[in-house]
Amino acid sequence: MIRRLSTSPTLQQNIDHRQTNTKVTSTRKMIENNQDVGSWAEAVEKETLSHETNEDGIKEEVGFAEENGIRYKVVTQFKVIKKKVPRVVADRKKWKKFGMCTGEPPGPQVATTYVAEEVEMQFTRNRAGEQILDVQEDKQVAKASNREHCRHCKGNDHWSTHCPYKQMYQLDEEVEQVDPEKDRGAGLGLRGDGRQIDRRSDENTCRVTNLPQEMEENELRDIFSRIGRVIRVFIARDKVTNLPKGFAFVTYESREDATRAIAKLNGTRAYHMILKVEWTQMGFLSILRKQKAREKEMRVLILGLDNGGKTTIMKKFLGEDLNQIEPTLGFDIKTVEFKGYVLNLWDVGGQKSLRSYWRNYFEQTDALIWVVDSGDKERLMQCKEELHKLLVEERLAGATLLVLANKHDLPSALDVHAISKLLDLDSIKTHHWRIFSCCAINGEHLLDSIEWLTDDVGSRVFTLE
Ligand SMILES: Nc1nc2c(ncn2[C@@H]2O[C@H](COP(=O)(O)OP(=O)(O)OP(=O)(O)O)[C@@H](O)[C@H]2O)c(=O)[nH]1
Ligand SMILES: [Mg+2]
Repeated sequence: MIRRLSTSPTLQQNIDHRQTNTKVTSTRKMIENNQDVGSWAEAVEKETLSHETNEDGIKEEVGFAEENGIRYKVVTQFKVIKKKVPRVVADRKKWKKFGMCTGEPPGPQVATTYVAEEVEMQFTRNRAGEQILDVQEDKQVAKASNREHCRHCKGNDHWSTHCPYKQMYQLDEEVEQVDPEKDRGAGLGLRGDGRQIDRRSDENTCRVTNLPQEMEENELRDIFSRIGRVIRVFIARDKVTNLPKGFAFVTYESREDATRAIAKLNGTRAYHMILKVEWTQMGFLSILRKQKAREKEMRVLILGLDNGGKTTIMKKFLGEDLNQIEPTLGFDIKTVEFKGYVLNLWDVGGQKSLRSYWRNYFEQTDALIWVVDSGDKERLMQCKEELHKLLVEERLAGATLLVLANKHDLPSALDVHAISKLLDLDSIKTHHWRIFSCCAINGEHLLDSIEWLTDDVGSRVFTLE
């Protein structure tokens, strides 16, 4: 009789390549044997000798075990894989063993070491980690949509590094990073009375080109302040050398002042240069809107507690097989055309440990689909709390909210009114929202709900052109 005790998938680590190490995974079989030890011990000895590592890298070791008076022959199969790990990791193998393993040879031993679970490492999002994740993200996006996906303009036909709009997006980011101290109040984006103004507003902003290298912000501010109240001056500088790039943006409190500045200051002399002052070209938001309007592209984020049915909903919507669904440990993105729009659907894992990563997906979200398991009454309070936490997120402000009360087919499922009440949806005033009950398994109400979502986003975002 053969009983399988465990299988052990590969232990995965994110590693850099420095030193060769050997990693062992094992499949353990216990073979019950009622014959006397002497008779099969000999066979075991032969087996041990004959079981060298074979061509596939499989190695077998044989041992004995006794349980409830029954003796077992234990055959352990190893898959020997050579893997490069950092030196410190390799060095660990040489550490002296202690406790009950004192004196044992280095490396994993069958009797005491049991690698049972696949471990995926999630790095802290420091700057370097962020870059790693961004690259992974880009790759996953490209893989999923079979097209390249740009982080700046969200275009699907090029990488972020080759984005034709990259400079403009970066510029906007730089504008966002104006040092408040340096700008002494004006640059804070505050009016005299302390009210916040829209720092990205292009309306009152002039673009100044042919700027002499010598010109400092104070000097530029002085020149433009002669016309009217300047609330922000930004000289573009090279990130590495910090040298001026030859252009700047000046934002006035009123559009009238900006108009006068263009009329009066365009063509005037500053040092050896003739200044060019004109209306700023498209800023970040306007580029984005135009870009989106042209492509009719929407970014839809699918969130909710784990096991709610997010992945099932996405797969059903895309007409994919529902038999292969597993809990989502990272995210998945799919691009699909629906009613004349290109929907980028982001399905992000809902397990508690993953929820802190949700915020990494908020940027430029047009719609949020919040998936609820209608049968999971115990977790509806948690579900409500998580949803309301999202609704105060600045980066989700204005996003259309579609609540899907999923698993409607379950006999224990609460109806849509009860769920709406328990989630306190009526209190939501900051987002357009609608709740639908649905069943991801048979697709009931899925199309209606996503049609409502696209119509709602469409009427908000694409009416600009
Ligand atoms: N009865 C029923 N079961 C469903 C429905 N939708 C999803 N399920 C089941 O619910 C389980 C979880 O579905 P998933 O799609 O993996 O859930 P998820 O929200 O993506 O979960 P995470 O990825 O862990 O966040 C699966 O077993 C699905 O088959 C539904 O409408 N009815
Ligand atoms: Mg999932």
